[in-house]
Formats: sequence, C-alpha cells, structure tokens
Amino acid sequence: MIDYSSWRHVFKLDPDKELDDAALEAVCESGTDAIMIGGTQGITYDNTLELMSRVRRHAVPAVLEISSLQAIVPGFDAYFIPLVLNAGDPDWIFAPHVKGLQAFGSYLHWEDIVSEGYLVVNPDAAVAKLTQAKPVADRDEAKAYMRVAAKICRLPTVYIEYSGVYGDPELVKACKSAAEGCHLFYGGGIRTPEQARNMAAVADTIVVGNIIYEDLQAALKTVDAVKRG
Ligand SMILES: CC(C)=CCC/C(C)=C/CC/C(C)=C/CC/C(C)=C/CC/C(C)=C/CC/C(C)=C/CC/C(C)=C/COP(=O)(O)OP(=O)(O)O
Ligand SMILES: O=P(O)(O)OC[C@@H](O)CO
Ligand SMILES: [Mg+2]
Repeated sequence: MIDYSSWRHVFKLDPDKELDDAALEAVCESGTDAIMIGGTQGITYDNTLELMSRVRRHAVPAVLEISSLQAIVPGFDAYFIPLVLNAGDPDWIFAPHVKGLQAFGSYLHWEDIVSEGYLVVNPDAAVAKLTQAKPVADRDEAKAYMRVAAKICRLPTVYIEYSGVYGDPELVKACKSAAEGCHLFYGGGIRTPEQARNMAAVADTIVVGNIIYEDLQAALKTVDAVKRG
C-alpha cells in the first residue's frame, strides 16, 4: 500500500500535454514526493500508458487519478478514485465507479486504491463543467463538505480542487480544521514559492500542475519551498 501520509508536494502531469524528456526528468528528479497522472479532458489509454512508461524510468512513486474508465492503465503504484462531493450531476458520484467495479472487480487490489473526496471549488475548471459542480457558497459550506467526507463517509482523503486558479487559503484552513484524520490535498493555481508555502501551511499535500507546462523553472521552485521551507 502506498503511504501518501508524508507527502507534502506532488506534481500532477497531464497525459494530454507535451513534456520533453529533459523536462520530465527534471520534474521526476525534483524531490517531489510523487507524480500524479490525471486530467479531465483528452485522457486516453494510450497517452496515459505512454506517460506512465516515461515516468517509470525514475524512482519517484507514480499514481493515477482516474477520470475515465477507458484510461485505467495497469502498472501504477496506486489508483486515486475521485468521488465528486459537490457534483450537480449525481452520476459523477457513483455511476462510473459501479461500472468500474463491474469491469475490473476481480482484478482489483484494494490496497492500491485510494478514495478521494473531490471538492470542486473553481466553477470555471473543466471538471466543474463536466460534473456540473454546485458552487461552494463559503468557507462554512466547504467545511461542512469536509465533515461529510471525513466523518460521515470516512473517506481517507479529500482533494480541494481549484484547478487553474489559486484558491482561498482560509477556506482550505477551515477544511483542515474539520479533517480529523482525513488527508487533505490542495490543488490549483500554484505558481510561486510563496503560494506553495502558504497552501502547504494549511493542507497536508499541495499539488502543482499547469505551471509545469508554462514555466518549468518556476514549477521546480515550488518543491524546495515546501520541502525545505
Ligand atoms: C488493470 C488494473 C490496474 C485494474 C485496476 C483498476 C481500477 C483501479 C479500477 C477502479 C474501479 C473504479 C471504481 C473505477 C472508477 C472509474 C471512474 C471513471 C471514476 C470517475 C471519476 C470521476 C468522478 C471523474 C470526474 C472527473 C474528475 C473528478 C477528474 C479528476 C481529475 C482532475 C480534476 C484532474 C484535473 O483536470 P484539469 O487539470 O482541471 O483539466 P484539464 O484536463 O483540462 O487539464
Ligand atoms: O493545474 P493547477 O492549476 O496547478 O492545479 C493542479 C491540480 O489541482 C489540477 O487537478
Ligand atoms: Mg490540467
């Protein structure tokens, strides 16, 4: 079973985006705790397999955040399975999971599966549109979602997803105060060491994505900011 409890920093790589070998090596050897592969749009079996194989040249743990039944590739260290807490279309809460278990049930190693309560806070993110995410009214409501995930559903992890924009550290802090043993991931809009440090102060793990493709050197600086203070 993968031990994500000590992870402070994760890079999220998108199979639908280009990254040359030198950049990929820099990301994998950066000192980040893990590589998460995932995205909402353009995720296929082939592009996921290709990216996983390239990441596998390095020792860093590699996990898949599943967004499509058609792109579940064997060979990852663990599989993170999102359950969208504020999905407006309830089919995104359990329907693909039922299909997934029908398709893969007998091949499953449950110790490699990590359930992830997903709170989609940025209404403009692709995942918000896909799942018709209900707007999160305020910090109090975010905290209540967190309690539903941690205390009622007893999920092991929650992911506060702001994909594309930098979020509200006070909202994340409120969620953390209600997490009680549930591991809190934060992702969205981290572009500077200061943003990385600020979110790492309130979340258990920060996830850095788009900046890898926009400014690699800036992305690499977020690792040291979190891991070396
Ligand atoms: C052979 C083998 C290894 C067997 C093991 C198989 C296995 C692990 C089976 C699991 C069975 C199972 C329960 C499957 C569920 C499958 C599934 C499709 C679940 C649905 C997940 C879900 C709710 C997806 C909705 C979208 C979502 C929440 C995606 C998360 C990732 C995300 C938001 C990425 C960020 O995207 P973003 O950067 O904003 O978008 P772009 O793509 O535009 O960049
Ligand atoms: O791409 P960014 O905005 O860094 O967000 C990271 C991650 O939370 C996306 O799922
Ligand atoms: Mg993305």
